[in-house]
Order: sequence, then structure tokens, then C-alpha cells
Amino acid sequence: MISLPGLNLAAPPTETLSVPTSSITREQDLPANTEYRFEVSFSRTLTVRLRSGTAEYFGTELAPSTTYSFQGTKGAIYTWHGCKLELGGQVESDYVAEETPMMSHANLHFALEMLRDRSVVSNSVEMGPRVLVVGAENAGKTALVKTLTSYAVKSGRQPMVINLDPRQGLLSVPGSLSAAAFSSIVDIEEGWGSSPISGPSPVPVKMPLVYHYGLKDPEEGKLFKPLVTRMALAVTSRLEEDKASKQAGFVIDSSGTISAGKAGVYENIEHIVSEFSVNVLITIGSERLYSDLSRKFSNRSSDETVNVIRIDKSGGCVDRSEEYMKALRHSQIREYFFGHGEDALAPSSMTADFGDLNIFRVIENDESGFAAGDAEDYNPASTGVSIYERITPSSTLTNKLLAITTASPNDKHEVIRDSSVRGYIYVADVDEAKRKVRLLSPQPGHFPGSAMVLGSWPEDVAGLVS
Ligand SMILES: Nc1ncnc2c1ncn2[C@@H]1O[C@H](COP(=O)(O)OP(=O)(O)OP(=O)(O)O)[C@@H](O)[C@H]1O
Repeated sequence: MISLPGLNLAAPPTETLSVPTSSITREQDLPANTEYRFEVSFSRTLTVRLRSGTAEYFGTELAPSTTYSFQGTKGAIYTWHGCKLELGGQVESDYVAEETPMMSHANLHFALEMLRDRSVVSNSVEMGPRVLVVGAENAGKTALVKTLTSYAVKSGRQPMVINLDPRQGLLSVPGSLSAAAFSSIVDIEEGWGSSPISGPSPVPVKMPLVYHYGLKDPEEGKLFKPLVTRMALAVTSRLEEDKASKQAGFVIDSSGTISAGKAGVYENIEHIVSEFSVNVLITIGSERLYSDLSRKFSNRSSDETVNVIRIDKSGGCVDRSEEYMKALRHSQIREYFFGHGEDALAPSSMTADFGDLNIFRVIENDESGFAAGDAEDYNPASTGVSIYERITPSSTLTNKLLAITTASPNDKHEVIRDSSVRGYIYVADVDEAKRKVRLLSPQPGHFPGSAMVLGSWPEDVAGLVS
């Protein structure tokens, strides 16, 4: 059995400890074109084994005779031709749904495949599809991005996936923006698979490119937009070097907040579209968003056509409480440091003097008097606006994550902001009297002297180490 990584957050209720999950297995028949939807809490486990037929989890096929286990998951197992599942453990709720949007997801995939074929025929002169998925929170954006990625990989492509939603990480911790090329299957249990930092994994690892954002929602102006520009530059130059990736194109997952569109203004969406040269804009679930965006992008010249597409929200999408999201983020962070269940990593603990740490705290808009509406006035080349404030460690740092950048502490703030992240460290304890900080790092080794960035997001992760 493959275990689900890093989810030992809350102590499991005693009954799940004493009852082996295998003793309560049951069979579930799924007719063709239906899906088994389930919700499992963080303290319980659902195990799933494919007995016969074929089935997929957000596009990734379930291997026969493999037992998958899910904890703290809301998801669905879909079958095109019918299957028999063996289920074990306990769920909060589950049911079989006959109405699913999988047919339109598959059609979307085939339309993208045509664009990829066109890129191949043009010998990569034309780039494959550049896709952005937008929609309200919990509309099913991440689920669709995963499905499209899995189908592309199954079709022998190597698409890139870009996560611009700081609320959840992709192969990195929440609060980061990341990009990775997918040439092997998407991990079923873990979400997206593992990066090399998470230790041994049954699914080949992916090496993500990470930038630190450090705020909960995409704001306008000094951080989000420049990081989108930076990421677009990095992704585009990567695609220029790699034919297979260029032909496959990329899919961008976004945060629900950029689709809120105050008074029909979608600044961040427009910025992402223009920086990444997006040519397929998928809106999920909202008539208004679709109509606003198709109007906005309809009168462009033909060489920068943006096809705006509308997809229905799946009835399976569930609203996730703040409490659940917090537990999900903590599990991602836990896994970053401690690895996957049985293949657990032992993060290294180290102590640093206050003087060894070069910590830069993100100054948020409301603190600097730099309001959201000032975005246009902001000139990144000017030194007039500070992005960060340099801080001395204090006990308020306890339980926080620091992004270790590749920039030097003497670099300009813009350079620190635009530099990629080597990794994250966790502040376990601060001794103000002795001026020492105890840190946890997933990798042993020398303590870097580079600039470290502290944001206000993700929230404190209490109890990561005792
Ligand atoms: N067909 C489905 N059946 C069951 N659960 C589903 C289905 N589609 C999505 N979900 C679940 O619903 C939740 C919300 O979906 P998802 O994360 O894809 O939305 P999102 O639009 O990316 O949300 P956010 O903007 O908050 O990141 C997730 O827990 C996801 O696993």
C-alpha cells in the first residue's frame, strides 16, 4: 500500500487506529460514464483498489492491484467504460454521480491536442497552446488543470503547469508561485507528485521553478504582477530550449480572487494573458465572467487571438471550509519537510546566530501607503518604493517559513523579489536572550548567507516540531 504523505496532523481517532482498514472493504460497481465522489477527513483514510475495468482520478489512470489511500481529500474516481472498485476505510460522505463534465473536459483536451499537432507540423515555429484557467474559488480550476495535464501526458506530451494561486502549492509550499514540466504521470494520492526535496517517491520526481510571493491573495502592483512577468520570462525561455515542451504548451492555474472582477475590471487576468501570450482562456462556471472576458478579448488582432471558452462547474466541486484549507496547507508544508509517510525524510535542525540571518519582510500594501489602485504609477526601476523591510529576528518569527532566495542581501529589492527560491526553512524557535534561532531545513548542509524572505502567508505552522 502506498501511504499518503505528511498528513499526521491531528491524532487519528482511536477507532481508526484499532480497526485495520482492510477489514471493512466493500465493493463499488461504477457504470460507464459515472464517477464515485468522496470526501475524507484528515483523521480518516479511504483506500481504493481497482478490481476490474478502467478508472481515473482527475485524468490519471488507476493502476490495477494498487491500493491508493486518501486522507483529507475531496475527489472523484471516474470511469469511461465501467469498473469495479474495492473500497476500505471511512469517508465523511460519498455517492455515485451520473452527470459529470468529463465529456467536455475530454473535448477540450482534443481541441488542445489539435493545437499541439499544429505546433509539431510547424516544426515548433508555432508554439503549442497557452492555456489559462479562471473561475471563482472552488469552481474546479485545479481539478481541470490536473485532468488536462494528465491527458496531455497520456498523449505523449510534456506540458508545463504553472501555479499562480498562492493559496495552494504545486510541488512547493503554499505562498509560492511555481512552474514544472510534466513528462510523467501526475501522482494520484499526493496531488501533483513530488519534487526532489520530498524524498524517494514511486512516481518520478518533477523539478519545479519557484518564486516566493508570500501573500494570501494576488494584489495589484509591486509583487504579484512583476512575479507573473518574471515567471512568464522564465517559462518562455525554458520552452525555447525544449522542443517537446514548446509543442505541448502550458496550463496555468489561477487564484479564485483574480476572477472576482470588481466592476468588470480583471487587471490580473489581463496581465497574465499578455505576459504569457495566453491563447486559450477557460472560464469555469460563471456566465458573467465568460461574457465579460469574451467581450474584453474579442476585438484583438488575429495574431493575438484569445479563445475564451466556457466550461460548466462540476456538481462534484465542494466548497472547502477555511479550517479544511488550513489543514490542507499544513499538510503540504509538513510533507515538504518530512516527506512521504513511509519514505519519511529527516529534516535537519540547525542553529543560527541573529547576525547570520538576512531576513526581508514583505511590506504589504496597506502598510506602505501603496494602495492597490497605485499599480500603474509604480515604477519597478525606481528605488523610491520599498518592497521589503529588513528585520532582526524576534519571537514573532517562531513557526514561520522563510524563503531562501538566490539573491544577496545587498541586492536591490527588485532583484531579491525576482530571484528564484532555493528552498524553504522553518523557524522552530527563537531565543531572544541568546540571540539564536533554531531552524529546520529539508536539506542538510551549509547555512546560506543569501537574502531570505518572510511574507504573511502561509499562516504560522504551529507544532511542526516539538
Ligand atoms: N468531480 C469532482 N468530484 C468530487 N470532488 C471534486 C470534483 N471536482 C473537484 N472536486 C473537489 O472540489 C474541491 C474544489 O476543486 P478545485 O480545487 O479544483 O477548485 P479551484 O477552483 O481550484 O479552487 P481554488 O480557487 O480555491 O483553488 C477540491 O477539493 C476538488 O478536489
